[in-house]
Amino acid sequence: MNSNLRATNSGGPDISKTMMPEAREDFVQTESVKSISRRALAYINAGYSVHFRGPAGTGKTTMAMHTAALLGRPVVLITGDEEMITSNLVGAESGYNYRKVTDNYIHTVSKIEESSDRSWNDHRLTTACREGYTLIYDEFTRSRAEANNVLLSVLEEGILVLPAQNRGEPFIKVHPNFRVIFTSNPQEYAGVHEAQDALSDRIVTIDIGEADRELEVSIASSRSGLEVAKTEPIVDMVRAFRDTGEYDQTPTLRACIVICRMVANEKLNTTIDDPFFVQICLDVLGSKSTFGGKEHDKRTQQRKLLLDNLKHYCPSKVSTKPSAKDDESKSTLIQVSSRGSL
Ligand SMILES: Nc1ncnc2c1ncn2[C@@H]1O[C@H](COP(=O)(O)OP(=O)(O)OP(=O)(O)O)[C@@H](O)[C@H]1O
Repeated sequence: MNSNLRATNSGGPDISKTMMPEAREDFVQTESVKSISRRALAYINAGYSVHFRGPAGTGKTTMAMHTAALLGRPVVLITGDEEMITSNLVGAESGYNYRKVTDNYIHTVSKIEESSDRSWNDHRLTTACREGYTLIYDEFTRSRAEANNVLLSVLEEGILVLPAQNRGEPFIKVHPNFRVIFTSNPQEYAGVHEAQDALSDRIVTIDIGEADRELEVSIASSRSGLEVAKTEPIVDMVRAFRDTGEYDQTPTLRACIVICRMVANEKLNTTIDDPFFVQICLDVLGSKSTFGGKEHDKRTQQRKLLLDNLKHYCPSKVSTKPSAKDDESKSTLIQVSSRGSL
């Protein structure tokens, strides 16, 4: 997911962890998007963290980045992962601080003191809590629930408890500007864990459903550079295929963007007359099914379905009925004949 992010040069903590999001020029804002964005900002300004939840490809991460850009504070990005543990979020000891003092005050006596201790390294959650950054925790339910327990006291009591290794600080007070923007796919997705109730109870969840036609056409056109008039039949064709359920993975917004971008780049005609255009639609939409070789009939059925949709939404421009020119030549023919014989 590309977004306008650049490393901050705050000069403070490890700048490789933080980014300053900029509002994207190609971010599409229909009334439905503006409503989500306004509610999210209102919750955040009231002190809550928000959670965008919805199927794949519905714009959750993009909305999270856009909301963070509106907040205008540096962003720390974390992606949920099965292997995530608390220390990945909070920090851990890394390396040694080594100290050696040689004392030759009395020139005949040389006193050497050596000490070393482990140094502590803040990880992204701790950096964001200390500095009041916006933490975007993408696909947070792909982390196991126990890895996210550390967030409970952060969101409720405003305290980040640090592990014992950090002998210097048992905990830190969370900066008042710190907020988390979570995103997640619904539970039925593979590799997604159920968020613990205690965490869900501390955040406000906004469900983001499939984009409506207006939004899907606007996004596909904006992200591909294809004019709306050529984008619409492609989006209609994808939406009709989506409604059939003849696939294993739902063709999302991204499928529309890919087909539209290929049409724009290759200057294709959005008609079933263009075999290259037809093949791109079959590549992008046909790949949403994992019919094995032995399911030849299912694959044939799906291909027929796709071609029917293409015929309907991206019809042939080669007219089969006589064109006006044909009629004119025929009427000329008839005129001649009325004067002469057929
Ligand atoms: N409002 C918008 N304006 C412009 N592009 C958008 C908008 N919303 C979504 N997109 C585009 O649609 C595609 C999918 O969006 P995004 O990656 O945010 O979805 P998602 O719900 O986070 O998907 P996943 O769950 O698979 O991570 C991306 O290419 C993104 O750039």
